[in-house]
Order: sequence, then C-alpha cells, then structure tokens
Amino acid sequence: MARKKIALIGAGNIGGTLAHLAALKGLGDIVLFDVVEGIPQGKALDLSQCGAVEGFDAKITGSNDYADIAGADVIIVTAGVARKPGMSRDDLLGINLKVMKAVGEGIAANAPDAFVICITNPLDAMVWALREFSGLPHNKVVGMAGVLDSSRFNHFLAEEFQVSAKDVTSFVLGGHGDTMVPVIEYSTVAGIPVPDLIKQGRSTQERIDAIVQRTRSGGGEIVALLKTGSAFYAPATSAIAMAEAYLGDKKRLLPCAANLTGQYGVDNLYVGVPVIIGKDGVEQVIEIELNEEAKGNLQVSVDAVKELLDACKAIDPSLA
Ligand SMILES: NC(=O)C1=CN([C@@H]2O[C@H](COP(=O)(O)OP(=O)(O)OC[C@H]3O[C@@H](n4cnc5c(N)ncnc54)[C@H](O)[C@@H]3O)[C@@H](O)[C@H]2O)C=CC1
Ligand SMILES: O=C([O-])CC(=O)C(=O)O
Repeated sequence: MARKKIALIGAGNIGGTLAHLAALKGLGDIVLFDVVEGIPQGKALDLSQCGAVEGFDAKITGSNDYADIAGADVIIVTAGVARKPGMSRDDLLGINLKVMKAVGEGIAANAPDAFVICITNPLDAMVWALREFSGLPHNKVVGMAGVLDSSRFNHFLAEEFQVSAKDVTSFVLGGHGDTMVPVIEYSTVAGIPVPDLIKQGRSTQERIDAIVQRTRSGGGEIVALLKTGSAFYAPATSAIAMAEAYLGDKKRLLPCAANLTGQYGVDNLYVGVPVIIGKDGVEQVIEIELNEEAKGNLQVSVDAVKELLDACKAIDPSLA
C-alpha cells in the first residue's frame, strides 16, 4: 500500500512541530511548504536526520512550490502570522485572510481530495474563508481549536483535582477566542461529572469558574510568556490527533470548528462543536443538550464569529 502523504502549509513553529510528530508517529511522507525560501528545506533536512536515531524512514521534503503538495491525503494549514503580546487573534484577520486565499487556491489546484485541517487564526473565520477559497466539500475542511482548548481545560482540571490529565474529559465549544465556551456539565474525571465533584467538596464553584476563565485566556497566557509568538506544542499535538482520526477512520468524537447547517440553530458558519472524524472527514456534527447559560454563551460566541465573517467579506468582496 502506498504511503500516506501529509502536506504542511506553513513551516514555522507549529509546522515544524507537526512534521516532527508526524514523522515520529509514522503517519506518512511529509512535505513542508512555506513562502520563505530555505526554512522548509532546512527544517526538512534537520528532521530527516532524526530518522536514523528514532528509526523512522518517512521522506521529509521542504518546498516553496505548491506542485509538491500534489496527492496529499492530509493538509494542515498554519500559514500566516501569529500574534504578539498586546494583540488579539482578531488583529490577524486582515493579513491572514490574504494568506488563506493563496493557500486555498494552491490546495484546489494541487490536492483537491485532501482532508484539510486549518489552524491559522482567527481560526473560525480563517477556516471558513479557506473553505470558500478552496471550494472543497465542507466535510473535508475543518478547524483545529476545540481539541486544544479542551486539552488546556483538562490540564487545569487535572491539576485542581490532583489526578492524571488522562482521566479528565471536557468539551470547549464556540469560537476560538475570548468567548469560547468550556462546558462544565460535560466535564468529568473518569466519568464523574465536575459538578458532582464540587458537591463532594473536592473543589468549589469559584475555583472552577477561575479555571474556565484561565482556559478562555489560555492562548494569551502563553503569548505573554513567550513574547515572540504563540503556543505551538499543544496546538500541533491537537491537530495530529485530528489527522490520525481521519487517516485511521477512528470515528473520534472531538470538538472542532465545523460548518453548521442548522445544528445549534446556526447556519453556514464554522464554529467549535463536537464532531465525529473518520475516513469521510467530518462525518457528523453531534448536538448536545446545553443548559440556558451555556446556550446563551454559545450564542455570544457565534455572534462574535459572525462579525469576523462580515469583516472578511468587507475586505474581500468575492466572499460575500
Ligand atoms: N487554532 C489554534 O488553536 C491555534 C492557532 N495558531 C495560529 O497558527 C498560526 C501559525 O502559528 P505559528 O506556526 O506559531 O506561526 P509562525 O510564524 O511560526 O509560522 C507561520 C509560517 O507561515 C509562513 N507563511 C506566511 N505566509 C505564508 C503563505 N502565504 N504561504 C505559506 N506560508 C506562509 C511563514 O513564513 C511562517 O513560516 C498563527 O496564525 C497562529 O495564531 C496558533 C496556536 C493555536
Ligand atoms: O493565542 C494565540 O494567539 C494562539 C492560539 O490560538 C492559542 O494558543 O490558543
């Protein structure tokens, strides 16, 4: 059987980490693409030289030519710019929208059958725009944010309850911004709902509320520490989990930015919801019962994403 091909558009911090993880996990041969000459080639050579130590034999190449992504099974897009302290993700919209146009056209022309995972921020607007520019089916274009945000929430909850993060599950829904919606009612430690753990006196509502807030500003906390860019290890790990779900037809139920067609009362917009990922890409959007507070919070988040889509349409009328 032919090896799978993984194309990474953007060979920066996340792109390089994605390539490393994909090679270590044996997902397939890897093409790192970037507009900057030398960066993808240099990273590809460096990563290839891990193979003899790690025992992997993936072919890793760097390129500045979209023709080299031809036939890719999975494409992960991180092309664009990351924020610096003092900026919001939304401040990246103007510059990254132009990047999404180039990337969408490159994918459409060279790898229209790929499963495309977008990471570039502001995520919900960029994945929507990338889908529009590429013209690929909606089920084959998905955004990564919820896996990362839930993983952050799980990490903080694991610290709070002093348990392994492996035993914590949660859903963070909505847009990947300050309005994201960590849902406490669906957060558990080995199946025990967090509200029950609060009742047992293992934490307090105030402490959990502070964790929700820390999760919401989890990206900004790292930006403030790094000063030169944003998080990249956990974002890369999260996207690789989504790629593995597709390549292995795993039917994983993950929170991802998916196109909604009426679910949650939302139409024609990408936002974070639980989805099943398998060989057909986003195979199902799962609707979960939300209490009134979570419903209201999700609506606020959806409205924030809508505003970003309007901003995209104002910048590029071809999207209107
Ligand atoms: N969705 C999420 O949860 C997360 C999203 N992000 C976002 O991911 C993006 C990438 O982050 P990093 O890898 O840290 O940034 P980075 O700056 O290290 O890498 C971005 C790369 O994109 C390249 N690039 C720029 N324009 C391009 C184009 N037209 N075509 C191809 N490549 C192009 C740059 O040369 C650079 O190598 C940012 O927008 C960041 O905000 C970051 C973390 C989490
Ligand atoms: O905060 C940022 O700019 C990067 C990001 O989306 C995250 O780490 O969640």
